Amino acid sequence: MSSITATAPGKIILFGEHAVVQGKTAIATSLSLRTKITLVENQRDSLVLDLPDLPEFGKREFSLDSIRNLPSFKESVEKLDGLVPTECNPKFISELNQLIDIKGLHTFLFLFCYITKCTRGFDIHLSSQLPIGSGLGSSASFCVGICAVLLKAFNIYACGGCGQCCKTDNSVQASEQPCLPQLLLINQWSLQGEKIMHGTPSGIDNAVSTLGKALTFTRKDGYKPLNYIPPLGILITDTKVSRSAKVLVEGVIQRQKKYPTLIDPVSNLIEQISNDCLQSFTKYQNDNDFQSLQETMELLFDMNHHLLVGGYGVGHFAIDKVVSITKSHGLHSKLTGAGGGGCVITLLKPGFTQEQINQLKLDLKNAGFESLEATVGDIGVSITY
Ligand SMILES: Nc1ncnc2c1ncn2[C@@H]1O[C@H](COP(=O)(O)OP(=O)(O)OP(=O)(O)O)[C@@H](O)[C@H]1O
Ligand SMILES: C[C@@](O)(CCO)CC(=O)[O-]
Ligand SMILES: [Mg+2]
Repeated sequence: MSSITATAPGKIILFGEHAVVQGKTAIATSLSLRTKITLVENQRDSLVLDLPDLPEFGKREFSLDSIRNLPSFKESVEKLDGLVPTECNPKFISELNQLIDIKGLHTFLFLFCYITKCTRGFDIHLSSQLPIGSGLGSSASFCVGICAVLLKAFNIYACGGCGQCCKTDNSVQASEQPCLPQLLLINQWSLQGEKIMHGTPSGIDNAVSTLGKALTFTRKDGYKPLNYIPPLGILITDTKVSRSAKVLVEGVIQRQKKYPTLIDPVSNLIEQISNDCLQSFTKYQNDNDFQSLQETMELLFDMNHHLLVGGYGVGHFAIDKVVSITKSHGLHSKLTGAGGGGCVITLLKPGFTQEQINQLKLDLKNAGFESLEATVGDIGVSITY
């Protein structure tokens, strides 16, 4: 088998992070920054994992026996079917913790064991253009990329192996994008991985990384593709304050449990913000009034941001600083993703010149922040082999 490579995009959440965990609607779009994962079969009956973005992990080799000999390996994987995404056995998770002591990374071993049953050895290299732990969905693109290459390596196809997903006698080159049933399989396995990374993921991050473009999402109804996004100018700024989405999501859940009468109205208002955003996108398609769209979006950015900070408590003083620097340029910003640090998105104004953008970036840089160059609406997971 030659090598298999998958790339999966990161994302920004325009509106509705955390509220989506509480069952409300959120809106997300994919980013042009992607995670790339390459897999090559080896003959050493081992798993070599190379994660250059995490120097504390680096490159490590695990003999497949050391995984297969874990006490609950057999009971966890023997009855599994790659076509049926399955949640990790809690006993097995704690055993995996003994093999990889870095938080989140046993997710990788879980997906590897559950999808492949540890029957063949591979060298796997994973690197990302995304900042890690910054609200741009690095964990979801990590899971999506891994699931895509592993399912491909083991010929596990929800479609049974259509011409879009694999090369057939008649097709020299399959499409880089799997068919919809296969995408949904990748998405469901990735969600199982995100559950280990995040604790209680809504599923929005893996959905947008798998499917790409833009979508709305609720826990009850899943994703709905958003066919149109107006040409909004968005600048992404990384505060470089790293944090764990798992801890932040759990904090909001606990706050809601303790103060439901205070937090539920916050969640309802955020859902209304998402709905108003969708309405203003439709209105703009009909009337082409960008000024009116911009005004509404600025209000929605401000409101959603302050509800996240004041209501859910997921702010950080570095985020406040980015918001106030952008405000001094007349611009409106909100945190994106889990918050507590990570990235802030700023709505640029139409007619803002390149010189003004450069000055803004310089002010942010001088304060210790980094602006990221990225476009929204990239394609979802893609596979080459
Ligand atoms: N390129 C990578 N190399 C190694 N591990 C990665 C990589 N990308 C993501 N991870 C894993 O994902 C974890 C970060 O996940 P987390 O959900 O906290 O942040 P995020 O996904 O970037 O932000 P958010 O979920 O708010 O969008 C890291 O601690 C690491 O375990
Ligand atoms: C904070 C959160 O809403 C988005 C993280 O990108 C968590 C989730 O939906 O899983
Ligand atoms: Mg994440």
